[in-house]
Amino acid sequence: MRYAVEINGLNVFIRGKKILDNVNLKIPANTIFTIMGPSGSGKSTLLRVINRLIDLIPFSKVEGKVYVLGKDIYSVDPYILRKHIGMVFQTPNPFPHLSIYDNVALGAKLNGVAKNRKELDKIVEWSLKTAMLWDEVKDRLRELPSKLSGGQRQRLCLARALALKPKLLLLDEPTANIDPVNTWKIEEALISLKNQLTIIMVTHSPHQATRISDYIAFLYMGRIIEQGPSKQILINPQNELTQKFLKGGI
Ligand SMILES: Nc1ncnc2c1ncn2[C@@H]1O[C@H](COP(=O)(O)OP(=O)(O)OP(=O)(O)O)[C@@H](O)[C@H]1O
Repeated sequence: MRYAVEINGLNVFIRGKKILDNVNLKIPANTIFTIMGPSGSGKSTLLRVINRLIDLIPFSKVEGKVYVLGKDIYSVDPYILRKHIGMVFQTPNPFPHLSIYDNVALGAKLNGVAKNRKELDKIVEWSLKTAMLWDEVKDRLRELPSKLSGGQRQRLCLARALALKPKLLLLDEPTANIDPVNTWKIEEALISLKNQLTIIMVTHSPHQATRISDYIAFLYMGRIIEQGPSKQILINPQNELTQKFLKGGI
């Protein structure tokens, strides 16, 4: 499949207010695609449309067409849709009452990607290794996540999302609250995953977009102002608003 996500003429309203305005995007498979833009521009809302978490927002209305992995998202059961989509939020939110192991194993169990204990162990190990956390937790898998640092907790959330074996990974400012070393580890993990899945990341940081993105879309007040290969957007932005944002003026 050429595009993991295709969005045509998307409008989103919440309580009658237009939050996204005629958004059109084609997200090539096996790339890191960054949605970049200032606070309140609609970045998180756009992610919530892709996995239909928008359905849970009261008085929200969606117009237009959204295809995920070739399927119209409104033609499939949202639970089935979300089985293929991992998500990591801005604030690390592991399940506090579950051990490190069970946090990761849960998704794999729910999705039926492991048939027995041995397979489950393998998926947990693979997920933690890919999230660059394995070495730090392999001897304490039965401990609660409260024993981990904030950055480790966020890598645990990444491992939890990976254990679903998703085809699409959505990340909403995944490193906004963590230190540079943990940020580096997460970015390395994401780069290593590109050959297996498609990653859509939201950030307000042009620096992060520069480091890891293949493509960037600049969102401003609900509209895609400019999109294209990341080098083109970062080095030679065509729109005045993009230029201003990159200089830190918006
Ligand atoms: N549940 C909601 N109810 C009402 N308004 C909402 C809701 N969620 C988002 N909005 C509004 O939609 C607009 C876009 O919000 P969104 O969170 O998508 O922006 P963002 O670019 O992700 O911002 P940030 O970078 O600050 O997270 C904002 O004006 C926000 O107030």
